[in-house]
Amino acid sequence: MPWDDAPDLRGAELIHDQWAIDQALDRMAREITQDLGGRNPLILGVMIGGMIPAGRLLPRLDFPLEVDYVHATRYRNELSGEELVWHALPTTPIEGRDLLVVDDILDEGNTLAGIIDAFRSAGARSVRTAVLVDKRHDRKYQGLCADYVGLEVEDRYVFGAGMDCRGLGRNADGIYAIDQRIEQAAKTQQEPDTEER
Ligand SMILES: O=P(O)(O)OC[C@H]1O[C@H](OP(=O)(O)OP(=O)(O)O)[C@H](O)[C@@H]1O
Ligand code: HPA
Repeated sequence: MPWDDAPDLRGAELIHDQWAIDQALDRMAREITQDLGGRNPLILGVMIGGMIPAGRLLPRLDFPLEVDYVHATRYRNELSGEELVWHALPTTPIEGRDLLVVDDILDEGNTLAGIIDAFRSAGARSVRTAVLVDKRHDRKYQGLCADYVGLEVEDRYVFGAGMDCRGLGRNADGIYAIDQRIEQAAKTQQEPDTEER
């Protein structure tokens, strides 16, 4: 597959195809419409990974809403997260607004927790969260859950549908897990043993 040209993506395994992603987005849109239709919510994509899920979700929301974005990051082209760094806050006033924060993945939850906290402190009336992917493990920050979840993935590093692996793979039209040897090597900072591929 084309991802084989990128060493970190070589040998990746398809976890959810585009059909499954579309079904998940349709369901999320129905749930969001039930809760937020008629409330003129402000939808905030979390850059960069939230760009594709937000872009695919928005045309499925058939009611008045506004759109802005927030840019916060904590992985910075690595496979494990550090402290949250803010690059941009929404320019739309958020005081008294019903917010929906849309991101690609809920992993350990520090990113969403930081964003929810900041928007609540800034006076939002409500802050809901939608993620295309929820990673299954028991390391969630304070047990954080998203209000709307598209798909689950096991505890492996994934890319595609907005998610990157060291900057690549966001444009993949499915959700892929990277080769476990590559993930393991990144964790132990070694060269992966992938000679036979
Ligand atoms: O639940 P967490 O463990 O906090 O991880 C989830 C966050 O990590 C990724 O962002 P990243 O920092 O890689 O920036 P990006 O959006 O530019 O990919 C992803 O897009 C989420 O925002
Ligand atoms: O598994 C992941 N893939 C891409 N981005 C991420 N950010 C946190 N976890 C992940």
